[in-house]
Amino acid sequence: MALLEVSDLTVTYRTAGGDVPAVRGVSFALDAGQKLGLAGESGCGKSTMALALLRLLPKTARLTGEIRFDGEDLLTMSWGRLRAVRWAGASIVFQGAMHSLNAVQRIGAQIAEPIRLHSRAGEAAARKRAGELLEHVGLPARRADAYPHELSGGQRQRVMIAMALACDPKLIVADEPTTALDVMIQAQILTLIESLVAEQGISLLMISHDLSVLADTCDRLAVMYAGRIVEEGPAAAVFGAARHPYGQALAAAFPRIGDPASRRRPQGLAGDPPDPAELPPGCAFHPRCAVRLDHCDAVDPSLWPAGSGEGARAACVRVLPDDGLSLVPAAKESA
Ligand SMILES: Nc1ncnc2c1ncn2[C@@H]1O[C@H](COP(=O)(O)OP(=O)(O)OP(=O)(O)O)[C@@H](O)[C@H]1O
Repeated sequence: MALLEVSDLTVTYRTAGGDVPAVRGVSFALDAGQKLGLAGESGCGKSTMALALLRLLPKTARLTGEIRFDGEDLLTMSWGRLRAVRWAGASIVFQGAMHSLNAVQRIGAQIAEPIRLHSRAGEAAARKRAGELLEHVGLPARRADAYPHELSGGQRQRVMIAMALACDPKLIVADEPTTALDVMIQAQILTLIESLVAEQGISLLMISHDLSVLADTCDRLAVMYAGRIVEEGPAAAVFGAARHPYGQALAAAFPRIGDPASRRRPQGLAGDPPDPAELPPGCAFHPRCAVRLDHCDAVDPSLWPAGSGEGARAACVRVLPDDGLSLVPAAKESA
């Protein structure tokens, strides 16, 4: 059974200017111990997905669909139960540790807090565990006395990882965990995350705009565009032989892990992702697609089997499934 099963999830923000459909019918599953990378440019809905998984979205967000975590539906769960699931079931590592940590509290106390809340450990035991966790992420236990501003960006991100591990979660959601760091530190933090989740059998959902970072760390990749998954499959298949034109553009844009020169718009891809409040008709990618067909502004393809990897899928009328049968796109059209 999958640890996490997301089915037809939609997230719509209600704003003064109207509804913003940030996630539009996303489905995927993550098995215990598996590492899934979620890629896409800024604005494609990745962070909204991450926050939805822990029900951390603002009140203006309306969710439909189902998020089953360890057999329970997170969307219908009571707040009390949800509080128990956060940290102990699933925890999250955000991009900017400086914004996520409390600037006026020593880091040891911050790590100890969820431990005290979730394990009913006493103050001294929680502090001791916080010190152990710091050592586990490569920081001396005495750094527990430091305030966040006394640490480097990489050290702060290690603290965030220690906090995420504090209650032995089954799933860690890491939203751009290394984006703000320089290349050397980025590689160290990725290696740390990789080794910790492997060691403890934790499932990982890692989010990044950089497909190469994800390909290096994750077993499977999903590519998001305009609130939908448009390509999914084993990491090597998606990074090495993406089928969707957007997946191909992302893979071409990030050829080497952490290459700062590669922090740019996907190669050969003009423009930006659409404003979710004003999506183009048909396939949302068609205005930027170099290989679009005449009917791409009328057909919004759903994900269907594509490519050679296990469970590989793509949502493009150009992509034919493995069996070689040519598709009649209209027959696969989704609502
Ligand atoms: N609280 C909100 N109210 C209204 N719209 C929002 C809100 N938060 C995000 N959005 C919109 O939802 C869309 C998806 O945003 P989201 O942050 O999930 O994308 P992303 O792919 O994670 O991008 P980034 O990497 O820049 O965070 C964007 O158009 C964004 O402007």
